[in-house]
Amino acid sequence: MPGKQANLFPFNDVDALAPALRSHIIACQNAGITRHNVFKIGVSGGSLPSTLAQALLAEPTSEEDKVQFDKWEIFFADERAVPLDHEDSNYALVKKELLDKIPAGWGQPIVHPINTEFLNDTQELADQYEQVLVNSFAKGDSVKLPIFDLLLLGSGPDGHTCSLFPGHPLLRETDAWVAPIEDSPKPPPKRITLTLPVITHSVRIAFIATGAAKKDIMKQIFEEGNGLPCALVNEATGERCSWFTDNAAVEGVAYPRRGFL
Ligand SMILES: O=C1O[C@H](COP(=O)(O)O)[C@@H](O)[C@H](O)[C@H]1O
Repeated sequence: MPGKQANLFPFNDVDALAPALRSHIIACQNAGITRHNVFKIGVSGGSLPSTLAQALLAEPTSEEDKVQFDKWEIFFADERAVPLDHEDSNYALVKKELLDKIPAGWGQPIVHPINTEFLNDTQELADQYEQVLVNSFAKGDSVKLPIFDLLLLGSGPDGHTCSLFPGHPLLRETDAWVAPIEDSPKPPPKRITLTLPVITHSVRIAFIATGAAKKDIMKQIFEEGNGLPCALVNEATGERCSWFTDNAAVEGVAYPRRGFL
């Protein structure tokens, strides 16, 4: 069983949250580089990329505060089965909000978008993306699960994360690293997603959830759990999991707050 509980770090607003998120990401980056000379990170779409960009594109305040993008290998925690320039594409969103804005001289990350040759077969799309992970994390060895240095996850208003939705059979997937979904309750219906064992195997997990619209679901996640995907991640990862929120998203949520040092 994991130690303690997930860390909940609420901030007054996103402007106050962003520097703390940057600091946490850089700590995970440095640990990953120390471990294997690369920082393997999974990112999400939705509201996350804009907050992530605000955190990462700020001018470094010191040498230690630098984002070493040339050591980054970026994967997608989930992706919609749409073209990479489609308005629903998580890759397109991350490219627009972050990748296209990385200043020259800051280095460029390796980025792994889905292979859009397989858009018409979500199982094939998932298998192909899983092979990308195998090629990166296994390198010819046989590993049971990939170990991300950090996964940056969102929390939908229904408690979903990645494309794992409440009550969906995919929550019980224990073998595949990447799975297809064709009945997402949130459009578009066809997607691929990391599975729970991969998510909970990550060295660190950071959720970003902001805005009063998340208040109700945050209460359910942190007070009842209810088998919600976000709560399942909390329960399986304990203190390896941190939530970066604003006060609006956790107003009235009875859960220990932590000060971010
Ligand atoms: O559909 C998705 O939703 C989640 C949550 O999005 P948010 O806007 O509520 O933060 C997102 O993390 C995921 O990547 C996306 O495919």
